Amino acid sequence: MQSENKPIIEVKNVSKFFDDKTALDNVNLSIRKGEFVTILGPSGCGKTTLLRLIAGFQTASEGTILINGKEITQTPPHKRPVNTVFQKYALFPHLNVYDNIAFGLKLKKMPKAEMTRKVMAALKMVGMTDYEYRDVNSLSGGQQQRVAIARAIVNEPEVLLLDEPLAALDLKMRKDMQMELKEMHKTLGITFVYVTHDQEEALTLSDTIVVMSEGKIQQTGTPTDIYNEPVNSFVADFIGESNILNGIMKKDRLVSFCGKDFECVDEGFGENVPVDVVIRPEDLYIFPASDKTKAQLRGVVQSCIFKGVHYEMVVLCDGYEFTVQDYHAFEAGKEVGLIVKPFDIHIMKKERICNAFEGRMKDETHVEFLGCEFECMHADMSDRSKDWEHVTVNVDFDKIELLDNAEDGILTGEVKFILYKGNHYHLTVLSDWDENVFVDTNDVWDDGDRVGISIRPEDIRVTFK
Ligand SMILES: Nc1ncnc2c1ncn2[C@@H]1O[C@H](COP(=O)(O)OP(=O)(O)OP(=O)(O)O)[C@@H](O)[C@H]1O
Repeated sequence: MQSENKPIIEVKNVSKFFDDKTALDNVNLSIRKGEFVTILGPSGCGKTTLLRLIAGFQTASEGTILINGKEITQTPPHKRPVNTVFQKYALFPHLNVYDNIAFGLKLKKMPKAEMTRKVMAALKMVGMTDYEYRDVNSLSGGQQQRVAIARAIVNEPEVLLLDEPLAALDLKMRKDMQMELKEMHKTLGITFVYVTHDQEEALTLSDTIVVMSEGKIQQTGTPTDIYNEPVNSFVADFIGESNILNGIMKKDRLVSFCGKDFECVDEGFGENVPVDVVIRPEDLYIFPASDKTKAQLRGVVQSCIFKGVHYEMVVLCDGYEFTVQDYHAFEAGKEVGLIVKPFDIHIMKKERICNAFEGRMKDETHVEFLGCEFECMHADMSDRSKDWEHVTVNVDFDKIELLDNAEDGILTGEVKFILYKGNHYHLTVLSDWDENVFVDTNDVWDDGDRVGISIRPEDIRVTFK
């Protein structure tokens, strides 16, 4: 389906707050007519909220939403040219398939013959011809979801909003339905806005993927763009498996990681600048160490599992683990060489190189930040020209201590996101003060773990604005 260039939905500077929780933070998005757009992100990132604002089930706290160039921020759902399919089928259990689909048309008092024609056409579209008199309770999950889709498209909306419509189905059914949805999108020619946390589903279905995290859009682009050119390590990690390592951009087209220099194609980062290096597992060429080919990295295979089409191996090279995919198996214990081509090394600007918090000095040895008072190294506060009420507190990622027993910390938080960087984990911990604390550690934590957070006085660096 070729999308026309005209935007059908425009989301402008939209934020949504629930009390002091920010579900959407200044979101801007333009969706073209006929496009299949997928909003992708981890649980709690705000995707459903964004869809509900477009549907009209909730209103934006700030910003505007336009459909067909008309502001509809305050328009009720039934007056918008959109229909929604939810994860839970939400069919009326006491009505049969026909009556479920015809429900909206009956409300509009549509003549019977026209209504029957439309319901039958919708049933045909979802591959359920001959099911019109079936009791919906006798249908499988997949069939119920087809009926729910038929009920949405029978109203001929300009936009179909789909909120994880396949999440409750088993894998086989999900794959079949994905193909059917893509066909339906082609045939109907209308705009689909699809919400999912499943990256494979997003890559398979979409013309455009919108990657979200923590209420913000991280990247918008075609599946190939997002896969090949992720803008940051979050997107790289979320879209498919990646090797993500700390590196130093030595100069244009030369990056160092894993203790070695590699040619790459990126320019303009400056000299000796810390960067994130991303290499897809399928872009690492693996061969026996005995080969004559000159290896860039040498290592030992730690594990090898069959993934259906290819093998996935973890190779340990100089203390760094690399995930490698290949059609040939290299068994655990085997010595191997690795090569990566310059254009397969993706360089990403680091969003930050240490934690930075706003704080204020309480006295010469105490500073307040993250909602708590921390002991710090002695500061001479006799200089009255300095603003002791507004200081910046820097703490290196590896100087934040996480504790199993949340009560043992100065403050507490929850592990939100874990990035493996080859030889350590980079964690995002959301403190109970609702600020992110970034932590480098070798300890293994899980998403959702409650942790105590502690920082030693000598690791707290206070600077003045
Ligand atoms: N009605 C509400 N009241 C309070 N907080 C809410 C409400 N709805 C959503 N939130 C919060 O807003 C944030 C975003 O929620 P949202 O449901 O949009 O996320 P999501 O990405 O769709 O996640 P999931 O995939 O788990 O549904 C979450 O932190 C959630 O707890």
